[in-house]
Amino acid sequence: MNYFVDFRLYSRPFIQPLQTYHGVWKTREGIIIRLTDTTGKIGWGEIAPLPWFGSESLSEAWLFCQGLKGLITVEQVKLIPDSLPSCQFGFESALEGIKLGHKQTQKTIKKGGVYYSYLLPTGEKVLQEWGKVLEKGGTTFKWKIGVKNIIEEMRIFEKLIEVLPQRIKLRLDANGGLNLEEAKLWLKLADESGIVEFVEQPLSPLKFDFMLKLSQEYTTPLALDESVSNLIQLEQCYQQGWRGIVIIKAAIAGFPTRLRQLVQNYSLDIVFSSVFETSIARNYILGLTEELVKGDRAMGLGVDHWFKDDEADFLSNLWKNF
Ligand SMILES: O=C(O)CCC(=O)c1ccccc1C(=O)O
Ligand SMILES: [Mg+2]
Repeated sequence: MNYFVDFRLYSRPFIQPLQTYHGVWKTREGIIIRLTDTTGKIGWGEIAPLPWFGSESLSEAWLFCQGLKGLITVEQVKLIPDSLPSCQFGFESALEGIKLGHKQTQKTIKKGGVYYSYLLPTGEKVLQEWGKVLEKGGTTFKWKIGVKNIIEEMRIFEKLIEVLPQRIKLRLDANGGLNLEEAKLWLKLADESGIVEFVEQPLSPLKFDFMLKLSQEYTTPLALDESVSNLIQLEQCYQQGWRGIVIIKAAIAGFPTRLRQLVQNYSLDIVFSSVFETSIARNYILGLTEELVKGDRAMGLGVDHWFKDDEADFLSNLWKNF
């Protein structure tokens, strides 16, 4: 069966640029796709690439969509190459949407029992702004490290943990930006603080063996992120002996069907994480959370406070465009 393909570009500026070890990011751009079957049933999908994390670029995704000339079959979706993981996610989730009906287009879907981790601003700003983020109601915060000088970052960290409420857990995300010495210093400090839930991707993905070793030497767990940015890498890390936490950015990881198989076959300890996708992809990811996440780890989906626009307004404008 052929599905009609319609797609639109979107662009959403952040209130303040996201600063990570990889650089400065100002605007989330992506593609919303709409599939319609021959009976008129509709499925929505989202392609939200993150090229600096290893996915295809927006223009590669756009060219793929254009190349379809308005039509796609299930077989064609299954054949989307591994070089286009965000397209694999967008199209397969849209097909599933058609099967499930219109549920996915609702603005918010109440999902029971999912905890959120909220992303704090990078650097010194965190000290003025954590209070606002606390009002969002999360149990967990995440703060970027590996951006500035380590001494300065550790000083900010110590101030932060002095003021945070006891119940809040903190994740430290280095985006692969530490060297081995710095990673050890951070892990030591994390162990002493007793507040750090995990340190995310301290070293570059090229230093996998060192991360495996570090994960055995400290109490604070490590989580892989850049090392497992797609499902092929995720499988490789598992084969190489990783049994710790893995961050899954589902929107750029590849086919959700393959993700389900991996997580279930290997009983992975996963944390779903946002790539600043809209609620089209996020609602789908919340569904995956309910299906695949055991236990009460917070999901890294608390990022709506990063956008300038109101998501409801943004989406209703977008609908007018289709
Ligand atoms: O995972 C989270 O808690 C929030 C999302 C996040 O940190 C992130 C968002 C976009 C790109 C990269 C990252 C990251 O985890 O490094
Ligand atoms: Mg990360």
